[in-house]
Amino acid sequence: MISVEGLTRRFGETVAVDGLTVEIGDGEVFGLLGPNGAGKTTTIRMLAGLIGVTSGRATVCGVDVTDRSAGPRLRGLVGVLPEEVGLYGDLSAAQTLDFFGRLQHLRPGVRAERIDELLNRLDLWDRRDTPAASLSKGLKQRLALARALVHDPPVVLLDEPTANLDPEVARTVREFLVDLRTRGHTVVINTHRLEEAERICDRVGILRTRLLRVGAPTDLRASMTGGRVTIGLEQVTDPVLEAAQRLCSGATGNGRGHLPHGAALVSGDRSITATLPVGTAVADLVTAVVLAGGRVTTVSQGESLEDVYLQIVEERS
Ligand SMILES: Nc1ncnc2c1ncn2[C@@H]1O[C@H](COP(=O)(O)OP(=O)(O)OP(=O)(O)O)[C@@H](O)[C@H]1O
Repeated sequence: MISVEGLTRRFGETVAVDGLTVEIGDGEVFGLLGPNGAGKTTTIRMLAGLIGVTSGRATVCGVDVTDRSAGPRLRGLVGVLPEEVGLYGDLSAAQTLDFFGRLQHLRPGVRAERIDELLNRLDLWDRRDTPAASLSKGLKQRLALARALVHDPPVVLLDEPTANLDPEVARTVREFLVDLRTRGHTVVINTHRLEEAERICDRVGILRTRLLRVGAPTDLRASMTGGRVTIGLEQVTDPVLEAAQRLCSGATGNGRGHLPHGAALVSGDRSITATLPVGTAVADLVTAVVLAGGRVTTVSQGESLEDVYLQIVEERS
């Protein structure tokens, strides 16, 4: 659905995005994560055809985003929520959607139905006659999201869709995005909210001018080295404890009984909790435990996507 190869954008001396290559599939929610100035907004703008590319290529539903003559086709395929929502202040919420529905050549009946649906889904119905200028930040954000979706585009590009939203409304928007995926839409979101990315994204890409890593949040967490992990076992044996202890720096105790809380390794009858040194992955520990004869029942990581993100961004600085 979205195919990107070597996409690069410079602004004068500044390289905003460097050699981005990624494939994003139909019905996928893909999160772009990265620090301030990482090139996330620039990527969204290139994919939407709002700015040119310096080199490389990208297609959206087979349409080349660098082909200027493809602009109208691209606008029909893509819905964009930009960083700056930019609404016409005099138009009411309903008029705004009607205006953009007309620009997308929606027939009157379809347009009216779509507008009612979006106003309801995004909790804007009671404010449908309020001029955009009088809406709060969060309401403007929701109206801009509705505007991006008025023509029911197969691809939706959203720059910080839940910025400015209170937790309850942010949840409504997240549910809405998950529903878009269920209906086969491809969604790309820029976000700084890592717990949100973890909850709704099938995969995330960690960008810092270059793409540092791509993967499902659970796979990225599994690839993290260091951190805390609890392994459930049918039985904790001495060989298992010794194997686990070898992997944990700063381990204390004799490896036989219950080690003191706060040590690199804490064991119970049916579980061990280890604090791994950086450079040692959860998979290394599980392998060591299994090779020592341990029968593993569960593995749970204490670390969040935020920990993984910080590790990836920091190790590449
Ligand atoms: N129109 C522009 N002119 C000059 N430089 C720009 C322009 N747009 C972006 N940049 C530069 O490109 C780099 C990437 O910016 P971009 O806005 O894409 O980052 P971002 O990841 O979206 O950041 P944030 O999380 O802060 O929104 C930055 O160094 C920025 O200053």
